[in-house]
Amino acid sequence: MADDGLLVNFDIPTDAFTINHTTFKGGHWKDRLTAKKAAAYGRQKAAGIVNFQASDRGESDLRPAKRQKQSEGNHVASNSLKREVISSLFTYNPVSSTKPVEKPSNGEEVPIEPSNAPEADVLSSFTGLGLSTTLASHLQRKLNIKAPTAIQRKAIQQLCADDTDAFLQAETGSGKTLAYLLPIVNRIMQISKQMKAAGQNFTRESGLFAIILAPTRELSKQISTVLESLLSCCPWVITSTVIGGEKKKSEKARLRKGLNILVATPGRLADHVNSTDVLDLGKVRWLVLDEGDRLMELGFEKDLQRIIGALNMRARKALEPPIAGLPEKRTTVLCSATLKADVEQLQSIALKQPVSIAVGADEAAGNTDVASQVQAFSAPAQLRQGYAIVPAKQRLVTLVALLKQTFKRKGSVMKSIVFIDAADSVDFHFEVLTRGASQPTLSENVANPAVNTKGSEFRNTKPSIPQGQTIAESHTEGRGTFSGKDNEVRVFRLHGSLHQATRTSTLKAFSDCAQPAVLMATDVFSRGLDVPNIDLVIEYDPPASKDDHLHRIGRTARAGKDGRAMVFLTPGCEEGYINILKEGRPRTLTRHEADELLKKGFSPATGIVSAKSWAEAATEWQLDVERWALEHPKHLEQARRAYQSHVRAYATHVSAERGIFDMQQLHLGHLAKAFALRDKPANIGVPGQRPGKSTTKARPRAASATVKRSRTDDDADTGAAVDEADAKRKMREKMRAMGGVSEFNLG
Ligand SMILES: Nc1ncnc2c1ncn2[C@@H]1O[C@H](COP(=O)(O)OP(=O)(O)OP(=O)(O)O)[C@@H](O)[C@H]1O
Repeated sequence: MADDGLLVNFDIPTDAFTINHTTFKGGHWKDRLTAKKAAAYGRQKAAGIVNFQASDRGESDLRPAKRQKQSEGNHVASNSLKREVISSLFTYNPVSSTKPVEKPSNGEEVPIEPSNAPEADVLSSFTGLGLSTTLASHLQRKLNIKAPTAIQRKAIQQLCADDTDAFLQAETGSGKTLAYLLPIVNRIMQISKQMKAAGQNFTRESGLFAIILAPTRELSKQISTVLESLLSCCPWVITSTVIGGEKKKSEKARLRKGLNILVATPGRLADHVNSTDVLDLGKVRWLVLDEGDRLMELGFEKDLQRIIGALNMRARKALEPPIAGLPEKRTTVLCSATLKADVEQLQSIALKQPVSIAVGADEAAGNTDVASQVQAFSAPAQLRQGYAIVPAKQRLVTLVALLKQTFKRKGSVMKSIVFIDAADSVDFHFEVLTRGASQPTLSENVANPAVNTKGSEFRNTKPSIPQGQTIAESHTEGRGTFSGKDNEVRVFRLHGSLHQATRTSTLKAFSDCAQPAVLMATDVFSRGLDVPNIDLVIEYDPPASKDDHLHRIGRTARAGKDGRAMVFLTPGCEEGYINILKEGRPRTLTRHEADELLKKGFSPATGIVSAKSWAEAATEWQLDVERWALEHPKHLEQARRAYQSHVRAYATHVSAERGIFDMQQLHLGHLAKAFALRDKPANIGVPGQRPGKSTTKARPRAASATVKRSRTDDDADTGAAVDEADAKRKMREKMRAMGGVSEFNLG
């Protein structure tokens, strides 16, 4: 620790560094001598000194020694001649403005009835709802799906019998995909039967009958996989995808061969509508807009208009010869867990007098009005929510403490997702959490899936990089440095700036990983993705909107399973977010303090044998990361980029929440420490941008935002509506404001 000039674990009077000679009393003589020497050294070097107590002292004892003024010439980075700031994790942190109102947990968890589980009622068998016995028994035998969920019961009944447009809204993880796919497959199977009865042959060339649109390629692929598993009971019905990421020529070839159900991203389909003559939309009778509100947020409105316009135009032409059993009109279904903001706009583009098929609190109360029903949404009841009040400086170290604690015991938690607001920041945190550990490459894992499940067997052979990938890109998996003693944890990273092949294989590797794993990801993976065994969602950066919050935490507690979620908030105005969390009416909302998490994560029992206290261990870990960043220019640059991207992203919270996530209240100096930076905020430049992108992605604003960035399927990362210039301006203002008195302008 000498190189940091820090003195830890000594009880030093608060004025120890403001007088010339300090008398140290009590304790062992050796400790007194070391403290004396260190104090003298500290005076000479004018170092930042931490005043930690033994771990058994109370929180109030942890108050800081007076911060030492830093004199010129000290903490000078040898290469840049810029002044370094080494601040303590435990000093000058703002104090929480809210009092815990929730009862402290006594450790016992009361069971909560899941709200998105399949119904136990025997009456709600699939055949009773209108599905054919072939499809129902296929569900039971091959897919192990025995009873429908509430939304499936309602949707199957409605969509099997009627051709009215519909809003489909239910909690995350409630089985909405099957809720719209099952009636469509059932009806297409009926058409094939009726065609046969009428002497017609049902083939892949009979026509394209259904289109499902989803905002991202990952989600489209997932839907396509579920659809394929359903269609294995009627292999004559053919499905395919057009989602980009491959040559348009091969997509065209597939369209030319003929297919009956198409899963697509809007941008790519709109492209084919314009340029692919063989794409015949005249027989399309079902159109599903999955994550409909997200499609609008991402700026796909024009693409949707083009697709729907083409569908309307071609539907007017009479079919020659007519197809037996084909409905007269098209049914459009709009589906999401949150259909609030864009519902009217979407309705005007896509739907005619829709019915609402919803499952939620208001629906249960008998509210049948479409407009008000679509505003009612909440998280699954069994999802245990929480928030952690963490000062900006302690964010990184608290995240690690939480992960250490979470994965301390084998089998307690299988998988976790950590949501981070910008691609650069995901990259940086991935490096921090896997630093020093051997880094198997994705290509190795993909090439040898058997190895993937046994972390200890990863070999360091020369990777074969998939075409179009850089070596840096292929490195998306590593061993978590926070792994438990007997519980190795794999860490993955994902964001929209990665090459598509990397995104696909990393998601698959995370999904298939049989050992505990953490995925660090941007919001591109918050919608719709269904990865088994996610037990914990950590919103390390708060979401850009409350809708995003519901989708993020909805990656856990799916189909009746348990799950936990925690959002990090800094003390001060961000605590206003607690009220927003309460709006979702969570059954449990537990408050956590940073000290409590640090204590659990960094107590000596977690394997840091040399540590005398959790505070010392936490400080050692933090300083180690800071040194690591300083010693490696690549990582330092990464940290700086991550920091700036985070600040930019912070400016893009929806306008209704900007009072809570207030740029003016953001302490840039403290924040820098959470990115392992010792620079003064004003000195943190961005040395070059992400190759191939003008800037790191920031998050989307609400649909009501006036500035929208048009997006393509290739670029569907964290959303549209990024007012980059506005964010930069705010940051500059903030930097200027920070030029006054601050912890980092001393000396
Ligand atoms: N009837 C059922 N019985 C058991 N499991 C089911 C049933 N229906 C769906 N599931 C499972 O529930 C999980 C969640 O389904 P799905 O992804 O369709 O949820 P969703 O409502 O679309 O969620 P989101 O809003 O997050 O997109 C999937 O793993 C699916 O296989």
